[in-house]
This record gives sequence, C-alpha cells and structure tokens, in this order.
Amino acid sequence: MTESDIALLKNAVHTIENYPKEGIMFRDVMGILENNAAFSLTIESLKKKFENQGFTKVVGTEARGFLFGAPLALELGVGFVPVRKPGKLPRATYAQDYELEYGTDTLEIHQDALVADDKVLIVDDLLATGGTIEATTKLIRRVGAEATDAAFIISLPDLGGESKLADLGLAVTTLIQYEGE
Ligand SMILES: O=P(O)(O)OC[C@H]1O[C@H](OP(=O)(O)OP(=O)(O)O)[C@H](O)[C@@H]1O
Ligand SMILES: Nc1ncnc2[nH]cnc12
Repeated sequence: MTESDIALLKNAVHTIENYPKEGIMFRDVMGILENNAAFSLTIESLKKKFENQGFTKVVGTEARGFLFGAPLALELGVGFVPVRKPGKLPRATYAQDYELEYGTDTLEIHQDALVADDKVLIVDDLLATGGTIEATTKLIRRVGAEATDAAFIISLPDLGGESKLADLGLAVTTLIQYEGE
C-alpha cells in the first residue's frame, strides 16, 4: 500500500463520534464499499498478500466480515465460511462467547464447514479489542482446522487487539490504522 492508497481508504472511512455509545469513535467501513476504487484496492491488496500461500478457506465474521471475506475468497479461489451471531446457522454448530468494545455476544460456526486439513485465513473489517477474532480462532481450532492469519481493513491499535491475537499465534495484517485520534 502506497501513501496515496492509504489516503484513498482513509478518505472513504467516515468517523462518527459517540456511536453506538457515548465515548466510542465509530470507524464506518461502509464508505469503502460505496467507493469502487477503494473497494477494489482493498480486495486486490489482500489478494496480493495472501494468494499462493496454501489457504483452503476464508472465514469471515458477521456481519461486516462477510462483505470483505466473501469477495476475497472468490479472488483466492477458495470457499467462504461464515461465523455468525447465535441462532442464524441451520446445521449443528459450535458456540463461543466473547467481549466487544461495546458489549458481549456469542459467535457460532457450522461444525462441518471446515475439516482438519483446512488452512484458514480469517477476515474481518476492523480489529478493536480482538475479542471477535479470538472467539473465531477458538471456533476454527475446535473444528480441528489451522488458523494462522487474520486480515482486517482497519485496526485501532489503542485497543490492544494486535497483542491479543499475537498471543494466540495469529499473524495480523491491517491496511489502515487509527491510533491516538
Ligand atoms: O476487535 P473487537 O473488539 O472484537 O471488535 C471488532 C468487531 O466489532 C464489529 O462487529 P460487531 O460485533 O459490532 O458486529 P456487526 O459487524 O454485525 O455490526 C466489527 O465489525 C468487528 O467484527
Ligand atoms: N470503534 C469502532 N468502529 C467501528 N466498528 C467497531 N467495532 C468495534 N469497535 C468499533
């Protein structure tokens, strides 16, 4: 990513103060989807980074992880597996509780969506505390598959997600960062 690539993505992301709760600076990734140049740069950058590395599945988390994970899976020529909020997946699931920057929740994965030989790339729009992707990693490993890498469009390094995911043995890729702002 060049300086102008970073500027293109940052210009597309809107910041909304005190949403969805007082004190939260919400970084709205939807602006990237609305801008074809920003969206294609995002998917192309992640494709370049992760192609030809033996990944067999992309896992994306509800809801915004679907928007980037599914097109990246198509580009990489692999399947996409959703990790969803409770009660949304119709087949047998595993469930994992987690904490968010602004609340707690549970995530689920289909028990049969991955096999032990799968090498999984995790994709989400944004890394904050890392709770969502910690829970996602536990779900992938519970199925027996390998989770080595997690990719995000945005990271908020002040919230500590990078070190939480490094402690889990994940390599973390982020395209743009908002630190101390
Ligand atoms: O690193 P963390 O502290 O876990 O936070 C990041 C997560 O929070 C947001 O999702 P949210 O749970 O708000 O769901 P949504 O995409 O359905 O709005 C975001 O899309 C990430 O998935
Ligand atoms: N500050 C933030 N902006 C957008 N999405 C988020 N998810 C968790 N924290 C967030």
